[in-house]
Parts: sequence; structure tokens; C-alpha cells
Amino acid sequence: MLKKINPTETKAWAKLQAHFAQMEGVHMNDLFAKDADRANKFAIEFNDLYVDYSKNLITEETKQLLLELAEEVELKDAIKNMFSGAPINETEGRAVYHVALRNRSNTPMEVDGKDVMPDINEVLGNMKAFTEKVIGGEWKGYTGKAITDVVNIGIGGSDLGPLMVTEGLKAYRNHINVHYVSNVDGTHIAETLKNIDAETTLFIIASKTFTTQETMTNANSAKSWFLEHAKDEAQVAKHFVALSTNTEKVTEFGIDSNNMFQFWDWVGGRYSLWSAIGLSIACHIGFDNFEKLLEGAHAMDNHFRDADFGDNLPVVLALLGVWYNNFYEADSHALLPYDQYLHRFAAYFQQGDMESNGKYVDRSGKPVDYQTGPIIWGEPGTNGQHAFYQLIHQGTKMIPADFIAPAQSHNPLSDHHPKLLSNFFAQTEALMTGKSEDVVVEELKAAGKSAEEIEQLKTFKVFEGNRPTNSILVKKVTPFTLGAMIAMYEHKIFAQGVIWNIFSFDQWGVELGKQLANKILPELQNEENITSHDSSTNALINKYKSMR
Ligand SMILES: O=P(O)(O)OC[C@H]1O[C@H](O)[C@H](O)[C@@H](O)[C@@H]1O
Repeated sequence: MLKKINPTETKAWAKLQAHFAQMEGVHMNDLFAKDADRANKFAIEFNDLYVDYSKNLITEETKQLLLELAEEVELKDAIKNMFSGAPINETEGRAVYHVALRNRSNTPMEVDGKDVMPDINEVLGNMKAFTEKVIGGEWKGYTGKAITDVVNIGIGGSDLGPLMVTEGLKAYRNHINVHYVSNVDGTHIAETLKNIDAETTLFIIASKTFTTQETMTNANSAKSWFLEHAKDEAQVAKHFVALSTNTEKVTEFGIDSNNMFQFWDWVGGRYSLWSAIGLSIACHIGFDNFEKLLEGAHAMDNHFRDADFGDNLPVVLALLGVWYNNFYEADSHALLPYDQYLHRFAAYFQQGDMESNGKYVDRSGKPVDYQTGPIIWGEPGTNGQHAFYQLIHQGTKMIPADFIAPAQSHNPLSDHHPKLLSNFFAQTEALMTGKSEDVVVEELKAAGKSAEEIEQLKTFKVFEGNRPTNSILVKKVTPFTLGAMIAMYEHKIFAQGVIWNIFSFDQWGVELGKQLANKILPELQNEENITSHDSSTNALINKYKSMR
């Protein structure tokens, strides 16, 4: 069980508050000027990852106090608890054991006294055999043709993870095209079906519960479409497989239980890409590469469990996040990958982080009186620069940001990559150093502006700088590195949840909307005037009915 420790009542918190008062007004430029070794001091190297966190509003004392906070909230114990398979997802009475899914050392890992590794290995074995058949062309469709397209139908954790990783590792892809359908908006499936052939398409229905409205609706539409072509229910077995924890519902849907890849209730949806939910990834990049993804995550798991907190990547990133979220009152955090393949990275961690730590009730069931999870957002590299970076540089809000870039591109076309990376380095430098009024005035003089013009313009061109960033430089975006990076953020989220004294692995906040939608749906299926809601909702429903 996780301890129930209010972080704001720790000694470290009080010390951090006092320290924060001293840090206000401190400029990072001065911190760098005072310490020639700062970049070395505040950097962590892990395999092919190099994380520079020196461009943060911290001193050695800040780090020390943040580490004291981690000790006082008993983060070490919490990590041990997670790795022991204890039911730390208390509101659902479940273990949180995605680390077992990628336990490549294969040591026993138990839940309720039962080693889960044999089951995990069995499913991985089934996934490997299946993937090899599909990729090798042995798995045939109803007319005897090999599979060319895979459509993953799922939503939330059953979509975002596989989608982000297949995009992220496209450089490793084979001839199998993978498509993702998530939205219940009929447009999503309709547009996807336009581009595929029923004879050569395999549908993967990915749903932990196998009751999710969006997924079941899309799965039924896919099945109807397929049967329009195949005209034979018996052929469904060749074109539909399921990834789920719910055998009963899978069978009810008409999928043969032999075509079901199992996972377990101790795998949270947003932590499930390492389970059978990763089947579409394995179809796209091959099982060997999928295993390398697991290996990368496993390496990060060991690091998180064993490394001293001061050199522990997820812990350090978590503490920096707490520093900005709770002391500087930053309300968001940007993830900015300078890698086009990682274009869904921020979207993936919007669920990972916000569904985990978007909670106002603490582990004792009481409302918190401090801030918890930040708003996560971001877009890839230079696209963001030409869109929202203005606000990061000169806006009134502090936006701590993680800049992520590979040293080696999978597409080293002319000078694209040096250009991309020059922007990566320049942005974090500019955000930190800023540009003083003196420099602005010099530049305007050099551009031949009059004294009057300089006076009018100068303040607009000044950059305060002092805006914090982490730089995450990886050698190359490989399956191993991506696995490690995803696990790094997963554990950062867990560590923050522990510090904020909240439960990171439930998601009750998504239920109310679902319940109300279920109540409203039948009201939309008749022409009656609706009066059962508040006046705004009634008016909207009735207007919709008059417009359709
Ligand atoms: O995999 P499923 O059971 O279909 O669930 C899909 C998603 O839906 C839910 O609403 C949860 O908020 C997500 O955590 C989950 O990933």
C-alpha cells in the first residue's frame, strides 16, 4: 500500500518554500556564469540517452531539497511496492504491473502469490507466432490472399500507445500497412475502409474491457462491412482478432477465443502498449523490434528501481516538474520532439499524464489544497516554433518544456538534420539566455534605426529568458531507445503521483460523461421535446433534433 503523506506537510516542503523565495529573481545566466561545471553537474547519461537538465531554475540546494522531499514522501517504498505487485491501484483493488510485461530478465514477478511471467511469456509467444504468420504471408484471408493491411480498432490506451509507437518507429516498418480507428465519429472508420480491401485486411479489436462504446461501435461496423464482402460468418475468424482481458465479451462478439490475445487487469489501459495491445506495433515493425522496445523499457525500469534518486532520470524529471508546478505555479508542461516520427508523442502522454495525475482527491479521499498534474501539450519541433513558441518566449505564463531530439536521423537528407538540430539547440539557448535591452539597442543601431525608432521598438524585442527546459538528446530513435524513453515518462508520472499523494492508476473522471451519454442516446432516437436536463442541455438537444 502507498503511504498517505501530504507533501505540503513535510519538512522539505517548508524548506522548498523558503528556498523558492530566495530563487525568485535569480537568472539562469548568472547560475551558469558562477559555475563552469553546471552542465556536467545537471546531466544524466543512460545508454543512448543524454538528458541535460542544467537549463532549469535550480541550484544544488534546490536539487538537494527536492531529493529530501522524495525521501520524506517515501518514494523509495512506493517504487518497491509497485515492483512487488502490491495492489497500489487501491480504488480498483489492482496491482500496477506493466513493468512485468517487459521483464526481459524473466525473474519471477508475482501478483497475489502467483508468478505472472509464464502467462506473459505465453502471450508473447502467441504474438510472435501470429505476427510472423501475418508478415510472412502464411496467414491467409477468406479468398486465400496474404494480409496487406491491419486495422487496429481501439481508443484511449488501446489506440494512442500503439499509434504513437508505430509512427515513432516507421523507419523499421515492413510491407504491412497499419491503420488506426478510434473515434466513434463514423468518418473515422468510413475513411479507413475506403482505402482497404476486405480480402487482405485484418482487424484487431483492441479493448481491455471489450465494452467501450466507441470501439464496439467501430468493431461492429467493420464486421458488417467485412460480411458485405465475404458473405460468410465463418470467415470472420480469418479477419478478426481481439486483444482484451474479457474472454466472455470477445466470444459474444463472434471472435474465436483462439484469436484472442489476453492481458490482465493489472495492466492499466494507458500503460498497455507493452502487452497484447502492442500487436499492431509488432505487425508493423516485426516481433524482434517489438522485443527491443520491451528491452529498452526494461532497462529503464531497472534504472528507476535501482539508481540513486540524484541520478535517476524519472525521479529527477518528476522533481523538476513538482518544482515548477507547485512553487512557480506553472500550469502546463510542453513535450517538444524534434523528430517527425514522434509527432504523436505529446498526444500519447496527454493520456499518460493527465489521466493519471489529473486528480483533486488525495489518497485519504480528501480534496487537496495544492496543485496536482499539469496540462500536457506539444507538437513536433520546428512546426511549434512557427506556431506557439511566441508565447513560450514572451508570454506571461511559464511553460517548462522538454526538448527531445535524435543525433542521427533515419532520413539524413542533405542538410535537413543539422538544420533541425540547430533549431533544437538554439531554442533552448534562447529560452534560457534571452536578449537584453542593451543588445536590442545595439542591433537596432546597427540596422540604422533612429533614436526615436529605437525607443519605440526596443521593449518589444527584449527576451527575458530564464525559461526552463530539459534537453533529451538520443543517439537515434530506435525501438530500444523509444522503449526506454516511454518508460522514463511513465515512471516520472508515477513518481509525481506519489509525491502529490494521489492515486495515479485509476480514472474515475472519465465516467460521468460516459454515463450521461448513455442516458442521452435514447433521447436522440425519437422526435420528442426533451425536458429532463438543465435548460442549456435541453435547448441544445432540441435544437439538434430540429436541425438534423
Ligand atoms: O481498452 P478499453 O477497455 O476499450 O478502454 C479504452 C480507454 O477508455 C477508458 O475511457 C479509459 O479512460 C482509458 O483509460 C482506456 O484506455
